[in-house]
Amino acid sequence: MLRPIAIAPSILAADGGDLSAETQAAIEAGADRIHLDIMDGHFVPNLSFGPAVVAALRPLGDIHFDTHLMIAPCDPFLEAFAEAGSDTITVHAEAGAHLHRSLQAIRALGKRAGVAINPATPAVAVEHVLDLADLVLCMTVNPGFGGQRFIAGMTDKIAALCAMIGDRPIDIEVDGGISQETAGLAAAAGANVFVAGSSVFGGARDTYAGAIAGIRQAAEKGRD
Ligand SMILES: O=C(CO)[C@@H](O)[C@H](O)COP(=O)(O)O
Ligand SMILES: [Fe+2]
Repeated sequence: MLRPIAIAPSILAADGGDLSAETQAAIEAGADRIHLDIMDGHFVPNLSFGPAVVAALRPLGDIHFDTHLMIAPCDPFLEAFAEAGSDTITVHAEAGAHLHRSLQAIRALGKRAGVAINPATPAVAVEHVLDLADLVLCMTVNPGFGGQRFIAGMTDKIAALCAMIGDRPIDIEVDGGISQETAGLAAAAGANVFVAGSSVFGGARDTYAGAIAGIRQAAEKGRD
């Protein structure tokens, strides 16, 4: 099954003092989705921002907001991120004992439900929740920080997820160290949504369009 390619710049790597302009610039540069990394200093050893920031960015356009929750517990905050304007809400399989219930809750809020797995978590961890998932996120770095190196061994897991998901209409997203150099490897293994933080926002604003186009091109080429 050939899923549509989407590039999702992560604003974690953007200028935090100017997030509206940065998000606007990414939209104008051809982003398909905006990736919003939510960190709690507990599930991951870093802090980022909360639903108020997501809500503040929402009026910028109707672009898909892809919210990646790196928080535990996650259930008490699902409604706030839904109300803030997330389109997809992704929770980690490792973040709590009741992943099935969390995905049900996201769907009940009328949002697309995503499930993420850390590098050490096997693909089989999501097997019994696929009927409740619209997106599976395979972390290609350990979550918590931008600017890390893509873990090459994750391509086997992406391929395993792809085989497990089969023809279901579920996005296969990769997140961490995605660039023009690595997007092709992930695409060849079956990924179709590419989160990119530092490889988009690491340069000046007038380079964002070229960076997004380059990642898209690398992903398309990786599928050949
Ligand atoms: O979820 C995370 C990190 O935990 C990511 O979304 C990063 O923000 C991606 O940044 P780069 O690796 O692309 O710089
Ligand atoms: Fe992320």
